[in-house]
Amino acid sequence: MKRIAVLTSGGDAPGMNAAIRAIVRTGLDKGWEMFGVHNGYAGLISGEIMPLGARDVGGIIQKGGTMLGSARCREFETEEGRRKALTQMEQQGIGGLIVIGGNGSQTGAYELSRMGFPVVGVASTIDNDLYGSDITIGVQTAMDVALEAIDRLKVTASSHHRAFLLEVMGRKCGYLALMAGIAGGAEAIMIPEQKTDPEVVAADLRAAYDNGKAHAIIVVAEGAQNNADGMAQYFQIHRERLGFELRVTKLGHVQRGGSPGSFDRILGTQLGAAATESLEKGNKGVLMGMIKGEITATPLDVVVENKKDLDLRLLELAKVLAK
Ligand SMILES: Nc1ncnc2c1ncn2[C@@H]1O[C@H](COP(=O)(O)OP(=O)(O)O)[C@@H](O)[C@H]1O
Ligand SMILES: O=P(O)(O)OC[C@H]1O[C@](O)(COP(=O)(O)O)[C@@H](O)[C@@H]1O
Ligand SMILES: [Mg+2]
Repeated sequence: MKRIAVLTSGGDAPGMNAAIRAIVRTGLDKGWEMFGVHNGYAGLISGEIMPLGARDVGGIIQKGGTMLGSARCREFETEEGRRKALTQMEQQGIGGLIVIGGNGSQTGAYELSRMGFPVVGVASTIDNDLYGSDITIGVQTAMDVALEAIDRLKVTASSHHRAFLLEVMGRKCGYLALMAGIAGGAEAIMIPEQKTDPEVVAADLRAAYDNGKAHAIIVVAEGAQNNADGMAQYFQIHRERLGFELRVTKLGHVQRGGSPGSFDRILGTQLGAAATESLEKGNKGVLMGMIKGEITATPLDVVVENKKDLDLRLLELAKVLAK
């Protein structure tokens, strides 16, 4: 009988639990023994590997976060760390590993598979910066949280004729900021993929008021060249000349903690089920993601060697729509 383990790694993402549940239950259905590793690669190194039955993954599909716990683990980035992890799995008779996580986690999965261990990845990060999946588990829910914040800010902004800036997460990727900005009808969007002069943003806000708008909202990605802190400082220094104040909200981890929406529950379920299917067929060293609406396996070497592009035409569209 096969013994298969699953772990969640990196930043938690809403929908990870749906993936864990699907992996455990489809694995049990294949007659395998299923195990959960606590706290990502850190738990793999220290041997926190527990058996999981069908009831252990009950009542989690609607919950954000990850029932297994997650971690960022520097030790796993070393060959020595990965060897310790392999020894732990060997001692418990684990014959395959499913890694639910983002770009860092899948790089770790690739390194482990290069050492000869059967690994399959499941694409999960709110940043949507992982090659091999058009959309990753957690993005949709995190975007809805950001969108709700924009909608609420718009209400108060309109009442006070104030300019507001909302910073959203995403590391070096502007996907969340761009999409939430479009869905929320932002007057300006600032992302790492395109340099934006704060003077141009100030002109956009002024134009919004001149065009009769009662509010002006900027959505900025945390990784943008001028993020919330940079913009707040700029507007403070040039307050007299620019002629208006900027109120700043950093959404931070609030974005990650949402209860998964239907899309993330279904994506998590589909990718989780596809991961056990892939292991069963002997198709290992791959990432399960969604490409053009299809569940697709992409080799991990291709995943780690490529960068996912953002469609910058959407940024141009957002500018037109903000008029
Ligand atoms: N180059 C690497 N080699 C091996 N493991 C890595 C590598 N990069 C990241 N990891 C592992 O993956 C973990 C999660 O990566 P991180 O980038 O923090 O999150 P995410 O997977 O969500 O992008 C890291 O803490 C580390 O243990
Ligand atoms: O939770 P931490 O360790 O403060 O990290 C914050 C980072 O994690 C994220 O929420 C998710 O990133 P990862 O998917 O790469 O883990 C980023 O958007 C953010 O920059
Ligand atoms: Mg990442």
